[in-house]
Amino acid sequence: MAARRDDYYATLKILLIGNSNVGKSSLLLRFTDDTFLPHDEVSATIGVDFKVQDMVIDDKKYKLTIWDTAGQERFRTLTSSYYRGAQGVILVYDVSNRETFKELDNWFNELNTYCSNKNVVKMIVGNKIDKERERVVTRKEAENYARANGTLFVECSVKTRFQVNEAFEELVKKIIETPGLWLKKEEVDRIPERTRNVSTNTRPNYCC
Ligand SMILES: Nc1nc2c(ncn2[C@@H]2O[C@H](COP(=O)(O)OP(=O)(O)OP(=O)(O)O)[C@@H](O)[C@H]2O)c(=O)[nH]1
Repeated sequence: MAARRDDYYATLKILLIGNSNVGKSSLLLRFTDDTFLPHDEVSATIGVDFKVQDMVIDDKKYKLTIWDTAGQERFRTLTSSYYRGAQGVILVYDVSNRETFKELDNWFNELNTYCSNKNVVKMIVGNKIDKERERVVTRKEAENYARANGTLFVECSVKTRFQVNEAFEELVKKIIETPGLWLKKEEVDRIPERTRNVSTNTRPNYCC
């Protein structure tokens, strides 16, 4: 039976992190609105932004709240709150900019500092593979790094759409199959309202 429109099986929180200019906001916009803004229409994220997107998997409808954080240090505030209740974190780098790949270590440090839930699903996304001639990080190298850090890995191009939806689908499927990381809506409904984490609908003691 097809899922009804207002009938969410669960609400999941996904966070986008990574250096400035790697394409986090563009990735989110491509996924939610299938839009790609030209260079002169894009501005740096200040603080945090988020969008909501439905995803149906196995006839069950999930509500994804996807948080897009600022890559620039000076625009980051209340960092710990971004991570609270996240079930999935996407670490984005730019395949044509080695610095953004090297900085993944620092993003992992931040993630491990603020996200105490060891089950949170992590995915590394190498963006801008349309810039093949400018590529400086090989697929193999990034795959090895992802494997060493126990994360999922996808290369994509937000510009061409290549592997954008697939990345989110893979992440969400992994979250769904990770026990204890999320609650079905009916389970959330049984938790007294005052103790619920309203923004994420996750079990309060599972918040990061
Ligand atoms: N060629 C190419 N350019 C891209 C791609 N994705 C994003 N861009 C461009 O990269 C630039 C930065 O994109 P943003 O989405 O603003 O980057 P961000 O990571 O959100 O940056 P902050 O908000 O500062 O953290 C923009 O000019 C985008 O148009 C891609 O797949 N290919």
